[in-house]
Amino acid sequence: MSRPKRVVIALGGNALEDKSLPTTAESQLQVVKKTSEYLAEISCAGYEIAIVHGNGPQVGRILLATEAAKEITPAMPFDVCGAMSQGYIGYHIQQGLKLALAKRNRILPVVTVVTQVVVDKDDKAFQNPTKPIGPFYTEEEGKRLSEEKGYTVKEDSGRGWRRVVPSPMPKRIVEIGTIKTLWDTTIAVTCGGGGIPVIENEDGSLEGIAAVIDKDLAAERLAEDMDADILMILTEVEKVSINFNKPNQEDLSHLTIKEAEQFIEEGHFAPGSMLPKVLAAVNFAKSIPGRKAIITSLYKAEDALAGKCGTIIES
Ligand SMILES: Nc1ncnc2c1ncn2[C@@H]1O[C@H](COP(=O)(O)OP(=O)(O)O)[C@@H](O)[C@H]1O
Ligand SMILES: NC(=O)OP(=O)(O)O
Repeated sequence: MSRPKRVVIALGGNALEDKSLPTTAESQLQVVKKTSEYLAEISCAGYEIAIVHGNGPQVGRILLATEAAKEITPAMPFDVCGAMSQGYIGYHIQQGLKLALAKRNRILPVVTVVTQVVVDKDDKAFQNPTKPIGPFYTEEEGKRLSEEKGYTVKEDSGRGWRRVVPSPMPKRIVEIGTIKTLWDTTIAVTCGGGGIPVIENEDGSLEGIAAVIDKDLAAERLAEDMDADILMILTEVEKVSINFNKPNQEDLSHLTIKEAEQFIEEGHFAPGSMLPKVLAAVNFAKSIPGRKAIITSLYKAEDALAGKCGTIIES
């Protein structure tokens, strides 16, 4: 008997936050509960899933809070802020998804694994910050923060200005053995925020480092390690486009690896937003023939698994 299809799902910012709501923990839980309805449907359709979530806005806000409170209590280092974001987002997904599954009479444990991901301390990303975190600013605010606090700020896909931080490549998931043990019986929320970035010292010890790994690339690492059939990247847009936001924008339903690589080279995908998604999709589709990556919106996830929408990238 063939095993159920394994799907690693990467959840984008809109699965955790609604821009029309205040950025409170209560609002996040409210959004996560809605997101969980879609995830539960996928689980009920017979797929085995693992969840990887983003943390850009959340880790940015934790950093701002800890910096603002440093007169009262010592500021938390960057890697600890990443671990905190995994904890509270995972906690919300555990609550939301358990409830959505129970409504469907599907009894499955949902567990968050605080996950470390090894990066190379010499990764060139440390010299070129690209990962947007925290709130959006106007150009004026962004440039002022850059002068006052030494932040690197960049414009983010036409949506405003944001602080950017280094985003090194994920090389190894430290807790992968545990995730493999859990897989058959449990929905694991893992590699949240791309994983807590750690470097490996010569004595074998691990040390947290100031960076935010891209969660789509970490999800790809996980999908390969788990021998998943599908890497599904859920975001705001239903399809990947070329000439994005231009009068000649063209939405793509299907991309071969070669086509995707060509469009990457032509600069159609914004670094820090769509580029890592397409890179993750290409890497996964390339890793073994037959593996498929899908980029679509949360609301179209089930239809996309049935091949009815989204952008499918395969060999
Ligand atoms: N070529 C493109 N095709 C589609 N969307 C693009 C493209 N380039 C940039 N984008 C933007 O990237 C966004 C997805 O990136 P982002 O919001 O950072 O991801 P996430 O959903 O993981 O939080 C889309 O909502 C869109 O605004
Ligand atoms: N870590 C990460 O990739 O977060 P976002 O998806 O929120 O950018």
